[in-house]
Amino acid sequence: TAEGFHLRLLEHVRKTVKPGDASNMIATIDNYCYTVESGMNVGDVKGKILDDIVLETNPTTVLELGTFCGYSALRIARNLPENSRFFTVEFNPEHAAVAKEIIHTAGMDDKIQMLIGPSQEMIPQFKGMGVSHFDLVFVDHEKDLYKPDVILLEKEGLLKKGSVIVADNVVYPGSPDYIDYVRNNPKFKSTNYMSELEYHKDVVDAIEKSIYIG
Ligand SMILES: O=c1[nH]cnc2c(O)cc(-c3ccc(F)cc3)c(-c3ccc(F)cc3)c12
Ligand SMILES: [Mg+2]
Repeated sequence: TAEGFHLRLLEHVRKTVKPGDASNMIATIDNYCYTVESGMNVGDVKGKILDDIVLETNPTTVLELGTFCGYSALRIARNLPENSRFFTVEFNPEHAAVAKEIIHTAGMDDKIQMLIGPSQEMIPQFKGMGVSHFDLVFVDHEKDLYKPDVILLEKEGLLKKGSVIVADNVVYPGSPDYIDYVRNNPKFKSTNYMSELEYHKDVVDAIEKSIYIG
């Protein structure tokens, strides 16, 4: 993904989007990524798989690791019940600034709480913020952090029986240590959803859903 994608996307969004409409924002970002340049958003094809898992789980407390421009945050927030709490963590301040504006323009400020900082430092703070556990976690940040962050979530007591972990990019670029960990761990029941890399029909990728059974 090219340097500065997030700034060029924001410029395009400012010129074209209909404010206050999350679905229009999602479609605008996908259109830009198909027609101008692709970014590392989960995209519309894997996004539909994510939507289905969120709707099936009906979570009230959700965590996303890896906000980037806010695309998947909008997809998730759009499908959450009224009284839910949704936190998204981004370590890159430039990406976070773009995500904040995109989320604000889409009218979803009151549904999404963004935290800026490294996931390893943010995760231990949730208990102190009144979060007992997460019903659903979307892991979509740095592939080398998937395994340590899920281990940390369990250590912090933030997973409970039935908690669902959804991981992007388990084929491309891939997170082999994470896949090995969840699939060989009796505490998780994992399912693989084969798909394609966002905006690249010709490249295989997949989403992994892992249910924590404790
Ligand atoms: O980093 C990512 N985080 C979360 N999701 C990602 C995603 O869905 C896709 C990609 C990706 C896109 C195009 C490509 F050719 C290679 C990889 C990346 C990524 C990984 C390492 C990189 F160096 C740069 C982009 C990420
Ligand atoms: Mg991804």
